[in-house]
Amino acid sequence: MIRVNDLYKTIGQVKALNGLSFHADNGTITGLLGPNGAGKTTCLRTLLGLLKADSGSASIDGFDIARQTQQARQQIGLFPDPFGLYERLTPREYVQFFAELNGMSSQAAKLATAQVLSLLRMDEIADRRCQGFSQGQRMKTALAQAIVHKPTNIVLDEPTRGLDVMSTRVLRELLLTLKQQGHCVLFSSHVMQEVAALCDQVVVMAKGRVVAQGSPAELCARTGKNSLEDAFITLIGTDEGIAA
Ligand SMILES: Nc1ncnc2c1ncn2[C@@H]1O[C@H](COP(=O)(O)OP(=O)(O)OP(=O)(O)O)[C@@H](O)[C@H]1O
Repeated sequence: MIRVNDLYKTIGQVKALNGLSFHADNGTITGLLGPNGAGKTTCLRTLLGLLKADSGSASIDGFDIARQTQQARQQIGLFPDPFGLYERLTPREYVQFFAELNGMSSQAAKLATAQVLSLLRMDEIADRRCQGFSQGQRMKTALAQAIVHKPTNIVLDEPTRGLDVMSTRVLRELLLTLKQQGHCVLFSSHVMQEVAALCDQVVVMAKGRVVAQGSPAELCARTGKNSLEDAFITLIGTDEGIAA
């Protein structure tokens, strides 16, 4: 479970976070939806302990990010950019390496790697170098790395950016599986279709704060609109910076 409570962060002249509060629960996919510059990435970077908020607090499974950074980080799996995989490693080597980085013993990491590769149906490609992998294969490898240490919470920053239709579908299925297993999945996006198709909860952000939080149906009902896109535009008052 992720809780964000009244976060403020000024970067240069910009109030990137301006009193941001929301929560993302276990067994739920939560989408952070907002136009360009809304503060989505800043929020995720703060949750990972990479940025320090000026004030406010955030916690992961009850661990405060600022005061218990290490414990909080251990509860999070970060989905890396699938285009940045280390090409010369096989998925098995890559995933095991990250499992050990997350504090697992070599033996435990080996076992957990075999399990996650099997869960993601990667056995056929597990021992091939990542070089030459398709986008879908890269994505599975990236996701295996994010979940190998079984974090309760998985955070993804615009996960479908640059992915083709097939890869996007693979990712969707994987996220739904994680949700069914009780994980808390939080991802940022400004792609309306993806959020409407996947999310149980949507946190609509603009100018560093939450404008509304609810299920896509609740947001439509609240604004009297038939689509999430129309609801979103009504909520933020502009269609600037969104993608269909
Ligand atoms: N390192 C930085 N230096 C200067 N300004 C920054 C920096 N990081 C973020 N900002 C500013 O903070 C605001 C929020 O940026 P952020 O990247 O969090 O938005 P976002 O919602 O992720 O946007 P996008 O959808 O375009 O990726 C923007 O106005 C951005 O220009």
